Amino acid sequence: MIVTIDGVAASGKSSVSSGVAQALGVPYVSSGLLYRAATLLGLEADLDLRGAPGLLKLLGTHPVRLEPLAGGNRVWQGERDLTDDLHSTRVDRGVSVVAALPEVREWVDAQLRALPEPFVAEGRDMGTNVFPHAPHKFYLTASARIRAERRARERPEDVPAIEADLQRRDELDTVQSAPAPDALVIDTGPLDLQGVIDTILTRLR
Ligand SMILES: Nc1ncnc2c1ncn2[C@@H]1O[C@H](COP(=O)(O)OP(=O)(O)O)[C@@H](O)[C@H]1O
Ligand SMILES: Nc1ccn([C@H]2C[C@H](O)[C@@H](COP(=O)(O)OP(=O)(O)O)O2)c(=O)n1
Repeated sequence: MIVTIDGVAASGKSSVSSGVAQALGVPYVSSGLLYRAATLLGLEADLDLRGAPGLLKLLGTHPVRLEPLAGGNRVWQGERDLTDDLHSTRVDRGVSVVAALPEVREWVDAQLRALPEPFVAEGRDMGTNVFPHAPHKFYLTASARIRAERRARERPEDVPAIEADLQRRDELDTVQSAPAPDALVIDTGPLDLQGVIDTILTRLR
């Protein structure tokens, strides 16, 4: 069984997915981390992030592996744990360009489709493109200001700067971010984290 939780940047996808997955006793899968890993490695190698061939060559010679756990996902490149370097402002700013490359999307999708069920998958296109046959689909939204206020607790920048970056990324990510027609759309603005998790668990039960 696969549950998909998609949504816009900083809408609560990974926190909510982790809570839902723990309640169900299954792992969750954070697809965005693979796009972030491709971006980090491209930046470290000083590659042009718009160039798929260079990035794919790098990912082919230094394979990246997603480790889905209920409490939090980790991303490995060989023995190196990349996870703690994936949420910098530098990666935030580059990742939409990398996620727009069809070749990189294929690289991510192949890894996700190879994972053993059951799991909760979160990202942008889990319910539309990667797992269209999933029986339970959710889509999280909230205003850019609310999302920026939440994220300001985890980033050095102030709320207006984060809000501007989120709006820019919303625009760049629009193509792959449409909700699945059969997804339940949840406005997380008026809800706390547990409220969102409970809404989903109630639907699942
Ligand atoms: N409904 C909510 N109410 C309050 N804070 C939330 C809510 N959902 C998420 N958060 C907080 O917002 C931040 C971004 O959430 P996160 O799960 O990282 O989002 P995403 O995976 O969509 O980027 C985190 O600090 C998280 O704890
Ligand atoms: N399934 C996915 C997941 C993420 N992406 C892209 C879009 C986002 O800008 C980046 C990072 O996504 P991630 O979910 O890790 O982070 P945010 O919630 O957007 O802050 O990757 C995507 O295109 N498709």
